[in-house]
Amino acid sequence: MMNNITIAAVVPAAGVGARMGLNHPKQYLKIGDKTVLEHTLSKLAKVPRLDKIYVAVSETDGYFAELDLSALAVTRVTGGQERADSVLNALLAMQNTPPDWVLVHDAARPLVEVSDITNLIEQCLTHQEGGILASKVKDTIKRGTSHSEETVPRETLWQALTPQFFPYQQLLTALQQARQNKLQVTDEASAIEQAGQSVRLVSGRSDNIKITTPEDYALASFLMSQQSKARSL
Ligand SMILES: Nc1ccn([C@@H]2O[C@H](COP(=O)(O)OP(=O)(O)OP(=O)(O)O)[C@@H](O)[C@H]2O)c(=O)n1
Ligand SMILES: C[C@](O)(CO)[C@H](O)COP(=O)(O)O
Repeated sequence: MMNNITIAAVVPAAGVGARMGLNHPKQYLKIGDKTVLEHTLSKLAKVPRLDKIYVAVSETDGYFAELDLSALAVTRVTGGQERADSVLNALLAMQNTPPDWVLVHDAARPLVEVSDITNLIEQCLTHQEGGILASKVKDTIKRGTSHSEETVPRETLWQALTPQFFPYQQLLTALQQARQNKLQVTDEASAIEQAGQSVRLVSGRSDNIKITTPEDYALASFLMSQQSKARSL
């Protein structure tokens, strides 16, 4: 039964990358011979169970059309003001041919391991419950300001990653409700929680980093070179 379910991927790639401080979006930074977005799409293309990939791109994006994505069956959709808007736009774009489940993965996370993605899919399908890749917090966590702080117990703290994987209709409804209630959600799981539903945490590699600031780009470039070396062994 589970083998004939359909899964679509959504790649939010419509951000401006303000925290990177460049004059062009970070998803088009090069790592080796490919852009960050191309690396991310090539990882998703290796996931056997993905039937279709939708990429949410800014209306004013002048870079996407220059990419050579002919080998990948990707569909461009228009992104929105916030990440959640970009994801919702992509879900609305597939309403006429809705998948059973949808997997949302940041364009800015090119280091994700395919094995982590397939594990997330299998865990969620086995338990028939949406979930996200997450990594257990490793540092001591503080809450506070520059002049007063307190330590937060970290035993149950996780850092949310992507992909985040949910039944299509469940996620569409949750994001529409979040928008109607003017709730700022920074990931899909937040919207699902706001709708009162549960989310599985599936442990994933902590080097599945989101390229956000210049130091992340330097680290991602090094980690990507290590991944390439490991593949060539
Ligand atoms: N309106 C938006 C904002 C973000 N994203 C995407 O969501 C992912 C994670 O968002 P983030 O790292 O915050 O990217 P930016 O919004 O571009 O970064 P910044 O907040 O520094 O501007 C990125 O792949 C980004 O392209 C999107 O599709 N649509
Ligand atoms: C979705 C996400 O990557 C999970 O950690 C994160 O919430 C994106 O946040 P951003 O502010 O849009 O980068």
